[in-house]
Amino acid sequence: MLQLLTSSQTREADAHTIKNKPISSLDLMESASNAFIYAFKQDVPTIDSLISVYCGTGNNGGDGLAIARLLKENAYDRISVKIARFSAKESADFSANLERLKLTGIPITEITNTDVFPEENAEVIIDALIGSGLNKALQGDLKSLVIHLNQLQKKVIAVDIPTGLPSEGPIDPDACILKASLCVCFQRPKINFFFPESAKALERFKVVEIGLDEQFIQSQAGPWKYIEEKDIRYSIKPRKAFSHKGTYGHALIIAGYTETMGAALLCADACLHSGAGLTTACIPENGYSALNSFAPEVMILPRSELILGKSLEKYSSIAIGPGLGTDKEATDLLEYVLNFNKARIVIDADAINILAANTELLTKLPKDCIICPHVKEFDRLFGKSNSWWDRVTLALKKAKEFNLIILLKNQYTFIVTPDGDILINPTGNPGMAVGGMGDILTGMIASFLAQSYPAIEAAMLAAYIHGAAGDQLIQMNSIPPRYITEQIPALIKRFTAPD
Ligand SMILES: NC(=O)C1=CN([C@@H]2O[C@H](COP(=O)(O)OP(=O)(O)OC[C@H]3O[C@@H](n4cnc5c(N)ncnc54)[C@H](O)[C@@H]3O)[C@@H](O)[C@H]2O)[C@@H](O)CC1
Ligand SMILES: Nc1ncnc2c1ncn2[C@@H]1O[C@H](COP(=O)(O)OP(=O)(O)O)[C@@H](O)[C@H]1O
Ligand SMILES: [K+]
Repeated sequence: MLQLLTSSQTREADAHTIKNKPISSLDLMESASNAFIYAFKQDVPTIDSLISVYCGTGNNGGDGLAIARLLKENAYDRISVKIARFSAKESADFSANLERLKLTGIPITEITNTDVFPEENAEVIIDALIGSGLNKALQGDLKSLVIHLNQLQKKVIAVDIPTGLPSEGPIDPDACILKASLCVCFQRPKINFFFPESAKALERFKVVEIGLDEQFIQSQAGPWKYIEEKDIRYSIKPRKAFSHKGTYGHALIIAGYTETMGAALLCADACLHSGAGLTTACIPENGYSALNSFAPEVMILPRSELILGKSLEKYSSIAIGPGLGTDKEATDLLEYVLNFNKARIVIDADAINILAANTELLTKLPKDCIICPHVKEFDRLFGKSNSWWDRVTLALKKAKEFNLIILLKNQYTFIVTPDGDILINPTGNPGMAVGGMGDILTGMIASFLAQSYPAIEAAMLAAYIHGAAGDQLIQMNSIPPRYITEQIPALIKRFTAPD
């Protein structure tokens, strides 16, 4: 997993690399600027594009000056530089790069006040005004400049981070930020890129290596970790010779209601496709024939038997919630399952809403129980938050308090653990914003739990593979969830095979 860094940790990583590699800070800036150029050339391959580089006077601005010079070396020769000089301060590496830039003949304009802005006819704007050194909301002249640049509606490519976006912490909905169509960021994505509020600051990002000390970065403390494909490959166990269905566990899916039987079918079918040896669905009787034709491999535990207290001993994992309803019977079922407290449990959808209405049940959740709310379910359960940063911080607190794994769903799903980690899942796409998608995920988690994966791994594998299945179908505008299920067995096999 990639350890993500706060802005102060990034500064420490810069300083550590400069001291220990050793490399001068000016050379590190050159390396960062070269890495930017590499990504930029893929995005703007036309060398006669008209490009304007807006630079502050700190190190982000220093990058901008070096980038302008390196662009020229790369045959982009329609470049101009605008320096926003609203204070007397400038960093040493900014000054050094300004001297180098002056030798290139690239036109440089200084903006010292915002009464009149220089005319701008560039097709592409490179934003090197402020980077990870942002220490307060934009105001005054800089704010006016950013408002002006936003109004031009040009293609903006940000260096390291869009000007005005904090690297971490709540994103103020009213913050003034220079909106980028692409951000090329250095070594690690910024934590704030993963929150929906960042959509006002950037459309997409690319991460480029600039040569910071990886060992140092990975040794940094902090909850934010980014899941990589190699984590999935490392975690998945191949099916063994001479194994049998008993080897891979027995999952029970307690789900479905007359009007929402489909949720149960999708969930059970996804569980089956994710490798559980046996899958049983506990559904109302009026769903039997649908289940038998949709997924004949799935067995049935009559709902009436469970209500009468059927033992759950034989199940290695239980999923409860999809399409279950929130009536008294559903509440009793959840309570029964929680009192049983032996199997490994994943709680979703209506079962989360039942928890929200009966918060005393939270104390009965078994250790390492997984709940997988979307944002509304999460807020219903734990209260409203003003920002995604606050919401994930709250999830961290609740995960510790109740010894829970909280899988908070979104474009980037956060898996928040009782040990204090926040794992960010990178897979998935907006085509997956379709009802029933979460039911598939829950079935997958139940399946991995049944197969004896540790609970955090079960959550991670399910979230990653679920999103990866969606990414395989990226050519589809919207993806019916059952199409995801079809992708699962081959994807698991692919991640099992040596890379
Ligand atoms: N050796 C290094 O430290 C490296 C730094 N790099 C670049 O350096 C950037 C960080 O540079 P700096 O730490 O110099 O900071 P920035 O260049 O991001 O910001 C410059 C200065 O702007 C001022 N400022 C902050 N918020 C402001 C606001 N709201 N209004 C007006 N002024 C404000 C601060 O005094 C800050 O020091 C990174 O984002 C990256 O682009 C890269 O060159 C890689 C190497
Ligand atoms: N824009 C998106 N990008 C990536 N994944 C998405 C996106 N929208 C939805 N998903 C995924 O689809 C699933 C939706 O779950 P949920 O909202 O619970 O659906 P439902 O309740 O209809 O089953 C989650 O796993 C979520 O991460
Ligand atoms: K920037």
